[in-house]
Amino acid sequence: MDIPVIDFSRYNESETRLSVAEEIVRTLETVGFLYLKNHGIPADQVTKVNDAAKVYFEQDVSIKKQFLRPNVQFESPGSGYSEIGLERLDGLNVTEVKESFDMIPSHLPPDESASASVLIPPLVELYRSCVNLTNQINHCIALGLKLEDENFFIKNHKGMGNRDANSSLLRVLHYPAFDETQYGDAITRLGAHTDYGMVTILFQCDVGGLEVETLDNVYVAAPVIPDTVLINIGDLLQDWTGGRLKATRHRVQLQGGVSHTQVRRSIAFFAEPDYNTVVESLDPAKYLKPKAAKDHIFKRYRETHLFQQNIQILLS
Ligand SMILES: O=C(O)CCC(=O)C(=O)O
Ligand SMILES: [Fe+2]
Repeated sequence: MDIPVIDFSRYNESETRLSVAEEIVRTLETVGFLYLKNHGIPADQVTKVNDAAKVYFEQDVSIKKQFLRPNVQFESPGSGYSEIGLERLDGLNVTEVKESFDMIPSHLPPDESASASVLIPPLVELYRSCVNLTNQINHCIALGLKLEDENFFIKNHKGMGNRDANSSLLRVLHYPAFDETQYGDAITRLGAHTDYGMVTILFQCDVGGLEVETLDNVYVAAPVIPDTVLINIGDLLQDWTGGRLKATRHRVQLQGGVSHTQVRRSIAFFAEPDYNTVVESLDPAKYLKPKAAKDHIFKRYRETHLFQQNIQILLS
């Protein structure tokens, strides 16, 4: 199974827009992952985030911890740093050797928290471009699904950028090089998981390693392809389409060609519906219990951060 590369310049022409929308939907029904080329996000915006990330993550952990992401057991997701081992996507016992910085534009660090200042301007700029591309992809998905209202999904994502209304965030992930013995035996880079929400836009910087599960449960590599972005969908869009579109599992392992002596960085934009959205199957033949987008997203965050809860319990 190959992950197709789709030329998104066809979205800009009215004669070819529907055909690219249909191709995207067909791919999301089967593979669930696709590469977009000519996606409209300026390459220098991605380079600037990657360059700033190099500087940011080199800082001492104690400095990075000056602006921590809110504890998702008690608060809504927001901007800030997450240290190694906090997020565990595939069970509590496996340490994922990665750290990250999340950003929602309405929730920025206070001026005195200088540790993240290098990252914020390029992240804010790239966030804006990711919102534009998300709206275009959301348009394509509605067109390709032949929904009565081609703006259906766009209307459910109006709050992107505002933490009070929507949890869509831009995340920089940093997978450090490390000593074999440092974190014990039960380690990986990123545990197998599906994303939580609607659409994910992923930039793999220089070093690959992402693997995507096929319909027959075999993982295939999703290599770095220059000048493309990877698109996949999350649980909520799968539910919204009554299971027609696939929230495909993916992971980054240590073995398989990429060793832990190589630093890896990626940038992910997780587009999620507005908090007041109720997700109900759009397919009358596939009933699913309606769920509030906010409840689902918060539940997934709580489940993948149980380790954080345990730390809290031990400390209290
Ligand atoms: O680092 C990557 O390439 C993938 C990141 C990812 O899938 C996630 O954070 O949900
Ligand atoms: Fe993911």
